[in-house]
Amino acid sequence: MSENIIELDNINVTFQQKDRKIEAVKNVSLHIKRGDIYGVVGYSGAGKSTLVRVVNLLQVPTAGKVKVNGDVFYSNEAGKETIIDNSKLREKRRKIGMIFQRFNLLSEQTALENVEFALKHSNLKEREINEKALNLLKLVGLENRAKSYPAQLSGGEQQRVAIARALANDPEILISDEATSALDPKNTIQILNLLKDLNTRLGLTVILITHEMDAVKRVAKHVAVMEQGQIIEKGTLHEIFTQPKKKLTKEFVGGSLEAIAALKTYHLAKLNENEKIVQLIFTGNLISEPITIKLYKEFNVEANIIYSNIEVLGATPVGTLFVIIKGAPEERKNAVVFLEEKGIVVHNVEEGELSND
Ligand SMILES: Nc1ncnc2c1ncn2[C@@H]1O[C@H](COP(=O)(O)OP(=O)(O)OP(=O)(O)O)[C@@H](O)[C@H]1O
Repeated sequence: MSENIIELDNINVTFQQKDRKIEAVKNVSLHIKRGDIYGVVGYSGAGKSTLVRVVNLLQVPTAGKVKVNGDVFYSNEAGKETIIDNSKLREKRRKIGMIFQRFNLLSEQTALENVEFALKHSNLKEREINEKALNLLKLVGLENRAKSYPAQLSGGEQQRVAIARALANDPEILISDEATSALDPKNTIQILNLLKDLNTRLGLTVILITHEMDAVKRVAKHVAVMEQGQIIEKGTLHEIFTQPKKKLTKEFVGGSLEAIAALKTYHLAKLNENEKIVQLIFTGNLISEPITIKLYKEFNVEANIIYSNIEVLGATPVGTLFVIIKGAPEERKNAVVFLEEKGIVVHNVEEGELSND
């Protein structure tokens, strides 16, 4: 197991507005391993941006502990507040790049100059700065657009320049705050693929803040779901997608949740004595197995599929089936054991869970 590059413990952020107190982040703990791509999802106002701004102390928390790359940036526990000194923080912040929904490029400067700008305060000579900036543009696939101004570039290209600029000081962490939210689907995919590529090639740890589960599904390895300032659920991408527990998570993951609930209600009401509804979750290779035929031939259990769906998580296909299985109780039990032994997650669909809480 690699070590944690980010440790946020019991973080609170409270804003005081006139006579109103806004608790933007409430007692959040989040540990992120080096080399991870950690997706933080939630609707607007959930506290995602405030939480990630705590990582580089752009937002100083009200309470909790912030540790990045082994350095305690901030701690306020049991009434004792400690904060990293400013010059050290400035130096440490260079190792944390950020990209945003708005690309924030300097409009009067070319793509190359925008990247060079981030190296102004480095110890490099002018020629080295130029060389490094060119290499960074190459890394993001924009070597041919070095002399273009932001207005001459597409949204996706401008975000690439912003990424090259964010990488200028060789950061170990890249925070992407809704970086693909203003892009069309094609550019979104290209930028997400670029982030994944940088994660693999440079070992960059990426925090992906987004309200789009599709973005998370494509690249994240871990996911936290935020609602009203709290992390309500977290886990691996696979866990969050295949076994979401909270209603909001199911909403993000499921899409057609209401349709599924209606479908289950409809079928549950019509079940005969020897019938049950089960949800089967398959991963990877298992998807191509002729499961229903095997259940019938080997266990005398009929399987009638009432809903099926395939998602691609990262590069792995994950299938979900809702199936009515029909057979004597003992045979159904054996069939379920067989499925579980194959690595299929089997979940009994019962009356009580239809509210999707
Ligand atoms: N500087 C501030 N002063 C007062 N309230 C703030 C401040 N920054 C954020 N908030 C409030 O804190 C809450 C969380 O905001 P935050 O921007 O972190 O949410 P978010 O999940 O990132 O949503 P969005 O994607 O819309 O930015 C909101 O209610 C917001 O209005």
